[in-house]
Amino acid sequence: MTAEAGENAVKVRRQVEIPVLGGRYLATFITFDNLADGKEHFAIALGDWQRSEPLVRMHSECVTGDVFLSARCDCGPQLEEAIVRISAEGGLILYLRQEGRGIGLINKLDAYALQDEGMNTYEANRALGFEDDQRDFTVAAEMLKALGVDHIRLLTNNPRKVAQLTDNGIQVDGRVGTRVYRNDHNERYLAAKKEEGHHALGEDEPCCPAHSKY
Ligand SMILES: Nc1nc2c(ncn2[C@@H]2O[C@H](COP(=O)(O)OP(=O)(O)OP(=O)(O)O)[C@@H](O)[C@H]2O)c(=O)[nH]1
Ligand SMILES: [Zn+2]
Repeated sequence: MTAEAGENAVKVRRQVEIPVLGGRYLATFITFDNLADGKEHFAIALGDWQRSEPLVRMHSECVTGDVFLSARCDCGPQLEEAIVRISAEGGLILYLRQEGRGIGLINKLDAYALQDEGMNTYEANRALGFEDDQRDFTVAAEMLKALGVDHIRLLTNNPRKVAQLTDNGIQVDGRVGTRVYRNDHNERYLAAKKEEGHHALGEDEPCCPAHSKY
């Protein structure tokens, strides 16, 4: 028996329905056993997610942005946009425990302190001894395969995400850009993402607070 088919294969553990964004959208939270890095990544299924080419967002954890709607980044409104758009089209959010592009909260706050002294987001990572981006999206491909999904459209502005999923056996039939949530506090962050991180940032969206929008 191969490892993939054996008892260590990635498997769905539980599916539980949770009404999100104040009950306006019904989400199925899906947990897994045997993910490679042992972290508590989970999927959120929305709408007709078992359709062909579901719309998928790989969303990296950002406790400051996702929970506290920090304006230093764009994660909060992007997460809300993902819930709304994916509910309409059918698909999945893969909520990945990759806080701070994989360096964790404490290091992210150190990186913020360095940015307050003038570094950009990537320079700050390097000054702390990390790569620009420490994330490995292999686990996302594992989750999709466990759900029987191998052809998707991906909601992202980050070309690295498309490349890594493709390298891990998921066919990305299209990239769908998220909107750009610019404000007085995240201007430099977004500029660095575009210029150094090669993010495909499209038109700006009038911004924030995220939860007043829908
Ligand atoms: N190390 C570090 N991480 C940050 C910083 N600001 C936000 N993050 C983290 O960055 C991750 C989100 O990555 P982004 O580069 O904003 O966007 P992305 O997920 O690569 O691309 P999109 O799919 O287009 O949103 C989250 O885990 C945030 O916690 C920062 O200044 N330093
Ligand atoms: Zn963020």
